[in-house]
Amino acid sequence: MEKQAKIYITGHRGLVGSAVLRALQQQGFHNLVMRTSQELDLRIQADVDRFFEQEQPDYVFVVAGKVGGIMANSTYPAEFIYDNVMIAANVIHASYKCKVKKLLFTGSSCIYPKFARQPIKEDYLLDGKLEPTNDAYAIAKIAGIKMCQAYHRQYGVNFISAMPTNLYGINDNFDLQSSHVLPALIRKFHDAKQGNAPEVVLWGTGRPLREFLFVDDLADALLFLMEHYNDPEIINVGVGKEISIREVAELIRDIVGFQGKLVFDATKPDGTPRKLLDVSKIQQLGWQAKTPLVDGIRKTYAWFEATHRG
Ligand SMILES: NC(=O)C1=CN([C@@H]2O[C@H](COP(=O)(O)OP(=O)(O)OC[C@H]3O[C@@H](n4cnc5c(N)ncnc54)[C@H](OP(=O)(O)O)[C@@H]3O)[C@@H](O)[C@H]2O)C=CC1
Ligand SMILES: C[C@H]1O[C@H](OP(=O)(O)OP(=O)(O)OC[C@H]2O[C@@H](n3cnc4c(=O)[nH]c(N)nc43)[C@H](O)[C@@H]2O)[C@@H](O)[C@@H](O)C1=O
Repeated sequence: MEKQAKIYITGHRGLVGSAVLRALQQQGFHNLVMRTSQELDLRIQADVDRFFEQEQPDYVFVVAGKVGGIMANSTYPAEFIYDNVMIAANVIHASYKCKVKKLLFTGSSCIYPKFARQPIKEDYLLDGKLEPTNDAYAIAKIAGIKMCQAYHRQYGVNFISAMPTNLYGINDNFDLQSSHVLPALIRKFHDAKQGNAPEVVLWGTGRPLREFLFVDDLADALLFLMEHYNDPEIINVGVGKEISIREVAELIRDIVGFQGKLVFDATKPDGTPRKLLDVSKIQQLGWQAKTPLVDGIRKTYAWFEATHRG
């Protein structure tokens, strides 16, 4: 990407979009285009088309989306499929019509089958049934991937797709009903410590395994892929290491300094038992995650404490 190129970051206020914005600014990109969802609802095709005709961006990061943890995904599947299908379809199609030089679409590790072989290679996509708690969201993300590939095949455009693992970091969603596990646990342990609660209740059995990537590392990877990856085949972005929910809970408990008990509510869903990405493809290109989990959690908790007082 040329330093003066016009770059459109969708969802720039979210966890990923705000990290992409920070990374672009740090690297000296200055011709950046952004809109909040109030200013431009990406589900409305006519508005998206008008915006692209006016702005004519050179590069597009498709990171906007309807996003949430296991409970939000399983409670609101209609919103997850509708919003994400519409956003992907409108932004990808408008980018094709306006001759965008390159587009990067973000999927997720939950697009892979529930019982995929581990670690999960990119070509295991559509090898088996999806995890029911997030199948609606996964299908929308798979539609986005397939659109990028179809538009490449038919029109020759350079539209690529990255599959990040579970993310966390600055600007995450800490709402206990809709968040992912890591921010949820930061809030639960923090509130319990403040209120001298004897225990914290976690969902599921604590046995599922997850891989966690610090969002600034993801942003670094997305910029790296914009610069160095031109293949319509999907590419995984992760750390290549997994940890159980119980272990990550203990780590967060210690960082926050909560001294009470952990209780697991097994009536709540575990979701997929394991989803460890095989990251050899991106590593062979020369990219690797930098932030150890403990450092990333410390930074995220410091940010949470500074921004969620009272
Ligand atoms: N968080 C995670 O663990 C993972 C996320 N991903 C993917 O990364 C991407 C970003 O996720 P994340 O940053 O966590 O999500 P957030 O919820 O933090 O941010 C989503 C952003 O999308 C924007 N948005 C949502 N709906 C619309 C709409 N209808 N029109 C315009 N903008 C909209 C929001 O804009 P506004 O703030 O203006 O309302 C918001 O800034 C998603 O595509 C997600 O699928 C993939 C793997 C894991
Ligand atoms: C990124 C990914 O994120 C989602 O998948 P997920 O990884 O299952 O989501 P999660 O982070 O919410 O949970 C991870 C694990 O943690 C357990 N857990 C314990 N206690 C809490 C808790 O308090 N909150 C939450 N949310 N989970 C908890 C929870 O029961 C589960 O076993 C997708 O829907 C999907 O769309 C997607 O792309």
